[in-house]
Amino acid sequence: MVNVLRLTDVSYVRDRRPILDGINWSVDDTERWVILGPNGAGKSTLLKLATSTDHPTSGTVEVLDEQLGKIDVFELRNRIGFVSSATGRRIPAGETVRDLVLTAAYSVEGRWNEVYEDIDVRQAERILAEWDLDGFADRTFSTLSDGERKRALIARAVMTDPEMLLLDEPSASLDLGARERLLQMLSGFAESPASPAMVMVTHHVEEVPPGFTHVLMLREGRIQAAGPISDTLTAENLEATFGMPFDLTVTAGRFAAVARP
Ligand SMILES: Nc1ncnc2c1ncn2[C@@H]1O[C@H](COP(=O)(O)OP(=O)(O)OP(=O)(O)O)[C@@H](O)[C@H]1O
Repeated sequence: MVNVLRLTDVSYVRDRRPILDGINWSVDDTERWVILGPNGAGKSTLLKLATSTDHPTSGTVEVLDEQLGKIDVFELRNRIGFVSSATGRRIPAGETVRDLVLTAAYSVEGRWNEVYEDIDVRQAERILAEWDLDGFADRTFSTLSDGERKRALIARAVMTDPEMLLLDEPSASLDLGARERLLQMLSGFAESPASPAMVMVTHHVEEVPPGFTHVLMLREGRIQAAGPISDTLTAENLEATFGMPFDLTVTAGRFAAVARP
């Protein structure tokens, strides 16, 4: 087991308001974490620290064994796969899905005059097939549905064999079928021992893919509970996190929560 992320006594303060407070959390390479919490809990801020796009106000953040503030974050970011709603907005309109995935090998968005090695082209084709995108390879990114776009962005993120894959609400805005399809693919990816450590932010227990191993529950910038999903994702912890009582059920590894009358 190799530690990929460690936050020690982390706080993040803006406008004198603690957005994250007293965070102690670590992730190793065999773990797949879900970060669950209500709007404004600090989930995306936590991912910003994990992707090294921001620094804590106090405490230490170690990413892939490097301490933020002491290393070249640009080099570090090449070792991290990250997908958020903002990622898709940076893709040039005419970019084909094949090039979207392939250009990750050069860390660029938008194909120019780069010459790609056969090994990169084969890797891109393999990943397109893995994420069920081979039929879309020649389509431009802008013509894809939201569900297809999410899969394409994840395919791009895994193209460089990242050591950690971070996903900020990957199933937000997807219809039921597209969501279920994406969750099945994330589940398969999470279950593979060859996959990197994963951290996925969501608002909904229904979106926890089987194969994810741990959950961190966040409320108002503080950790309410963190640990293996089997012991930690409970009705009591959901109530503490979302501030209302729920009936929680688990069917074939999938969770569902309904407010208690
Ligand atoms: N740079 C900043 N300056 C001021 N406030 C900020 C800043 N960044 C985040 N916040 C505030 O911190 C809180 C947490 O934001 P964050 O986006 O991390 O929450 P979240 O849990 O991801 O929310 P959501 O589920 O709605 O996306 C919010 O109230 C947000 O307005």
